[in-house]
Amino acid sequence: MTVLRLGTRKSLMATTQSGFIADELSRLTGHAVELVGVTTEGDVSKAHLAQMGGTGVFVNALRDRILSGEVDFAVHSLKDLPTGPAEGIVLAAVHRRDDPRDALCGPAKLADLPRGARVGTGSPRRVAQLRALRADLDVVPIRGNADTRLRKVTDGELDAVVLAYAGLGRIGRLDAVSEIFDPDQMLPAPGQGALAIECRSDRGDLAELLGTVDDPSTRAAVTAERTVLAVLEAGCSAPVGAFATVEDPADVEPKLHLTACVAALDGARQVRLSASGHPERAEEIGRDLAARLLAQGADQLMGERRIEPQ
Ligand SMILES: NCc1[nH]cc(CCC(=O)O)c1CC(=O)O
Repeated sequence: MTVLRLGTRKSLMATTQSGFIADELSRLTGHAVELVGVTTEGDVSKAHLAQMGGTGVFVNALRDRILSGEVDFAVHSLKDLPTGPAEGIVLAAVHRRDDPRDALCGPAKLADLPRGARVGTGSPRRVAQLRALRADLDVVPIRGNADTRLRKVTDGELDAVVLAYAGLGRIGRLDAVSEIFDPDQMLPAPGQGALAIECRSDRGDLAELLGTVDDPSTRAAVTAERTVLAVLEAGCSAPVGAFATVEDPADVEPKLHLTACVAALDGARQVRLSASGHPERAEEIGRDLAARLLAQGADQLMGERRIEPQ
């Protein structure tokens, strides 16, 4: 039995999600999986990370190790994957999604925070939707991993921060959550809460083996969500939310429901639309919805990208 080498970043969130997929694969295929720690430039230098444009750095470093044959595969937060294809790399599996919602971490629910409360987030999508919920908030741009962000609340620098519920679960910090946002209030980022498993596209045998942890419903849902992002030519730094679910009743045709929004950073204007269809048409559903968003002025709203605390 071959030992599969799983390349992973060394952060707690990365090793937890890699370890989880390693266990799932061992259980289902009988293969041993060895975690191989990879240090990326983004891990070494914060300055470098800002310069090189965020999480793409981590994804690219792991992809390089896959292409060179140093490791066999990698696990990424799907939300951090660029929407375009990567030369020589295949998305071998999309694991069944964890809770996709955003969570408020602080001493109280959003409605109970004081007027003008300081709420930290680095994501324009969260900024726009937070301001739509509470126009009086002082939304503060922040960086760093989830632990660093949570510490800003304990230190009193901020009243609260918004983070992905799934990520908080992976680092064992659900204790910090004061409210989970319903997607009606705050649409998650495309792919949020789902894990992507990538390997070399010329290793069909391996891709097939990794495919044992693929969940077709999650794959269809995130395909629809990410197609919206791709058509809008937006990245993870755009004020775009998208969330799809697949209803798969035994007796009738399965159905994919997709909702997406584009919001101005001041939270005052937002376009939010929904569509449904067969999961096999996920890409088409995403493309059509993006076209409708654009027809309603999405590109103009996305143009206003600067975070200006008010
Ligand atoms: N942008 C970083 C990132 N990438 C994935 C997650 C959380 C886990 C997930 O969505 O799968 C996070 C942290 C966050 O947004 O709070």
